[in-house]
Amino acid sequence: WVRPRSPSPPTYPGSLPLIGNVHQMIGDAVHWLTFEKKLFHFCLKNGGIVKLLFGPHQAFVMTEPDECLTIANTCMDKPYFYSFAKDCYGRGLVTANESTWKPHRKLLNPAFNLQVLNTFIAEFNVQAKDLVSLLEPKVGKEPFDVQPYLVNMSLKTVCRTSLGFREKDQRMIDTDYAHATEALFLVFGERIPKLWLHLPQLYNLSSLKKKEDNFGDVFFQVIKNRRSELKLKNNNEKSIDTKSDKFKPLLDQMLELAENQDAFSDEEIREHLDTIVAAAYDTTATSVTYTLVLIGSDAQLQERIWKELKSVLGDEDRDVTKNDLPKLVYLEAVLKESLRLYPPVPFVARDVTSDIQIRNYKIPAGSSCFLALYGINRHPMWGADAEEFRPERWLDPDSLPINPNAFASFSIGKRVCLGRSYGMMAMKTTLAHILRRYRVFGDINKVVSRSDILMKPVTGQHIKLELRTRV
Ligand code: HEM
Repeated sequence: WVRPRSPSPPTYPGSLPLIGNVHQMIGDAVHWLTFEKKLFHFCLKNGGIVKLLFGPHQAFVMTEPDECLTIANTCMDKPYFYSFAKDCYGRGLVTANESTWKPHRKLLNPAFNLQVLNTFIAEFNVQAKDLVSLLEPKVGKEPFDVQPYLVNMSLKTVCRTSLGFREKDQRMIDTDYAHATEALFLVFGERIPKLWLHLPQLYNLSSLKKKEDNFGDVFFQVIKNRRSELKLKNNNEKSIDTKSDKFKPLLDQMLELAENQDAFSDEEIREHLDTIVAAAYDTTATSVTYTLVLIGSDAQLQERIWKELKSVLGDEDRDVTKNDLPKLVYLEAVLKESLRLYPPVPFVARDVTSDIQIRNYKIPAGSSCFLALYGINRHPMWGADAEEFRPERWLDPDSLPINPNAFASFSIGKRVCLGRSYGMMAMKTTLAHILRRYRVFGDINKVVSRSDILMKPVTGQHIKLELRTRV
């Protein structure tokens, strides 16, 4: 029973004295996601704000889009546990405090405008075609786990567009970087519910810290090499063509800003690049994995995509162009619906630095807010079929919620994902190449998901491929 109009929102059931809800969160990554989903559904059913207790620390879980927007734009800083990732990502946009974030976001926004992104499409095509070739040996064979292929491809793509990496540099980044990032995310995810490990003194003695250090070594080696490479590049390329509309990786754009406007230090550039690479590759790989399994679960839907691909791209095996992408309307609807139900980032969190009034509730300074993107995406404003995968809803604006923040997979407010258009373009290009060449078979009902900060399928979520006969 939940008391209405309480001065404090209802507390998530099961809270114990001193430890609060912490005991409910401890477990592996599958358990952690199950807990999150239960929490978000409880929040949706109980008025849209629920209090969660991490020992004495109060966190307010929220699923009302407008209230989430208020918090997102009023409380710009992230809570202290984002600082667990600060050794690696420092003042990168995801972890930066408002004072750094604001000027840096302003400087980086133009690096993600449509004109720049259009110059990346050739690279999206190169990587997608490589992937299609790599998948060839799997055709007609037993089901296999497609996610490592997608992780590898997304990582290559974002390294190329961010760092300008060529083949020879790529080898190290493929394996070491991806493993180190994944391991670090697992460490952060495991540390969050273990309250005692929030104390640096105890954390430094823990086995988790040893794990972080092991993978951290790989990570820092990659960073070290890259920093010297970066310095070399800086020395060699004193005059950069600022007017060129040719492919120009993000690193070059940041070097320009550093040189012309004294905008970033080397260390800041390193932190931004690491943040962007980490923010980009696993999210897009995960979304394409879910989308392929969803498409593989519905033969009719897959045929509709195939027909659209044929009518937009024709029968020849050509690249996807910037003009094709907006025409792939149904593919985009499928991708968005997949992102709605399976958002790779299920929630974002904010630090509350002064008291805020939400309805009749006081959200006190010193607490945190968890904006439940997963919950917002399944809000009743999506209709009675909010829990169903129905891409058609995206084709009819009247069947979509009026509230523009009801689709929250890329977060909401001023700190919305910087790479959302990049991600959509890259994912659509990848899916177009795969689905043009192969028929995919999967079963979304068999997918078990986990949360290691990102929500993703546990390994071994398999798809099967069949070669399409060209018409
Ligand atoms: C399916 C793909 C993606 C999803 C679902 C996604 C989702 C998100 C979300 C939810 C946030 C907010 C994180 C937070 O506040 O804690 C975020 C932030 C961010 N994302 Fe993405 N992202 C995706 C792809 C990308 C790509 C491809 C890039 C870059 C190429 C990127 C770069 C960033 C950056 C830099 C931020 C920090 C923004 C800021 O605070 O100013 N993301 N993303």
